Amino acid sequence: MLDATTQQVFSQDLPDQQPFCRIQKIEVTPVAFADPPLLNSVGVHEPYALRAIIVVHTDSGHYGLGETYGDEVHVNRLRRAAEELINADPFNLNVISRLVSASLRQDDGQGGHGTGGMVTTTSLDDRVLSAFNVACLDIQGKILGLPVSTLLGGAVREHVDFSGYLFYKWAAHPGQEPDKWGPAEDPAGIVAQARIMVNDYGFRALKLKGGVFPPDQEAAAIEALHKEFPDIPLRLDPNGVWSVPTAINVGHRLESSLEYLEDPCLSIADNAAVRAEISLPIATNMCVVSFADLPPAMDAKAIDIVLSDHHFWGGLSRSKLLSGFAETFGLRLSMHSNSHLGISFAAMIHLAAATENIDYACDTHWPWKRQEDDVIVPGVLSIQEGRVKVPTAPGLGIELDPQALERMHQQYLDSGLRQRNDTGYMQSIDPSYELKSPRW
Ligand SMILES: O=C([O-])C(=O)C[C@H](O)[C@@H](O)C(=O)[O-]
Ligand SMILES: [Mg+2]
Repeated sequence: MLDATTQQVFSQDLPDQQPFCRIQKIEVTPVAFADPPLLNSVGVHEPYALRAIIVVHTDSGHYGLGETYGDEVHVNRLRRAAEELINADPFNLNVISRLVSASLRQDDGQGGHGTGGMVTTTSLDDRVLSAFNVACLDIQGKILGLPVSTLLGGAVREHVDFSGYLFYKWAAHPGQEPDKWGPAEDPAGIVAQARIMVNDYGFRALKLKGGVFPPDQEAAAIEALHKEFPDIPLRLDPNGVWSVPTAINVGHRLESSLEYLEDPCLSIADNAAVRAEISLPIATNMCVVSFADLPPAMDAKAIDIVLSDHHFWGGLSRSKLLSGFAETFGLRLSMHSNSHLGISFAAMIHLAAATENIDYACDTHWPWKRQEDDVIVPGVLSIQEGRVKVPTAPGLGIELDPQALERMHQQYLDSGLRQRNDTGYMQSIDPSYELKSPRW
């Protein structure tokens, strides 16, 4: 509780301010939603993706929404943090941040990343803080009658551009009916998938999730996409499973067909070695995933672009700090996405709307989820012509559908899944599958 904990957490007294409202109750609910068999460098997506939904209630009768990873270890951390936040002022984001950190003091920091083993060195405090930061901003916006983008400094764009996120995939999960996307296990399959993305959503940038097949085949897929969509900027992301020589070879081969190459190698040093040899910009959401990674990456001249992600950069307020760093040190910003629902999508849209230098089309998994799988009232967020109109209603501009939340929590209970494990799922289908880094 704030008053008791404050004594331990703060070295000096808080200013004597009467808050407009206080946090009265926080619900943390894990949910699951159907996910296709999307292939990546660590295995394959399981039939359900997990998320945690945060609903923060105030004594003024308002509520705010946050969404984050649904791994059980993470959910337990969220619940511990939630206990600390009772009575806190949702307008004092600095205190919210300190209280979340205080709740994690005894934590060993292991597990609960929710990213299938792909991004594991993010800041624990920032990862747990994020959803609470978003929920508090949602509350502030609702009370003030202002959209979150205004609270973040003001929207500089009316629409946010997104990229069509292409995945190698199977036709179906074992034992299930094929989904509408069909299989994509070669360049022709990827081009067919891209046609659906471009026709249905109008995307004007495309990203291919690589690291699945030998690099020559993935380079051929990019060349096939470039031929089919000569005016659409393309990105390739093998999630760090290439060696330096492989990355340099592919980088040379794709110099004229890619907009940027994402995480060709895993470490800052290896990406720096690649960047020294190729002219393509290198983007990352793997070797720079917290503020502590920025100085060494800049020293090594390893990267040109950071894929921001408010889920692991401490929420929307700290993502604005990242934007200031990028502006100061000449980095560009794009945006990373995991499988997500509408609350995360709204938060991503407000952040990108209010951040001048997030000027690449952002990643989103949005098209991969079924429309009926969400916890918000539908209709506000939709991708048309590759972009989403920024909500202008107060807060995040979305509303919780409590029945949908209940249904999706039941889906979580029934799924039996308690942590994301792409590798384990792949090995249950192909026992010879091994994790390798680098793989090629
Ligand atoms: O590096 C990236 O862009 C990602 O990690 C995005 C997603 O996590 C994606 O690869 C996934 O979920 O398989
Ligand atoms: Mg990436």
